[in-house]
Amino acid sequence: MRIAIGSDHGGYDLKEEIKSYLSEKGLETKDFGTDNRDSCDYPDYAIEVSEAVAKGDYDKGILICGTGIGISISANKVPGIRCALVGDCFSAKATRQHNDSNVLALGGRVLGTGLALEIVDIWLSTEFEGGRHQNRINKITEIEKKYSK
Ligand SMILES: O=C(CO)[C@H](O)[C@H](O)COP(=O)(O)O
Repeated sequence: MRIAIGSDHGGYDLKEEIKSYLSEKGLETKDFGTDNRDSCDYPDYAIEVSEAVAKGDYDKGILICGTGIGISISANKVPGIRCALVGDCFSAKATRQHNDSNVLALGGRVLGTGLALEIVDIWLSTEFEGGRHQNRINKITEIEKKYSK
């Protein structure tokens, strides 16, 4: 699985933890930055990761800012991206099964590392269920098309 990852300064530490964790599990990530704790702007990283996923260069993306909110709002502006801000294990599973989310957003200042890694594990390993949920995804795509003219 090809995974793109990015964060602002508020998510930098958690991004590094997630990269090491996934690497230990044999999963490589492409890091789109940021590369240090200096203040920066989360939309810059959201667009890099989201465009790479939307183009199909990566299967999934993981984005982290302080709360996960700004970076998820930004990611969801990119057509084809369904970014889910997740803070619990139930939602990590449900957003893959029901929403087919292709980008996961996390709050680096909100979550402890243990919970964040569990969320990442669940999110990466859960399949989309399709069926009635596909109809709803299609409707999301229709909304996107309506506003992209
Ligand atoms: O969570 C965030 C956006 O939703 C950002 O990480 C946060 O706003 C950055 O704040 P600051 O510039 O004060 O470090």
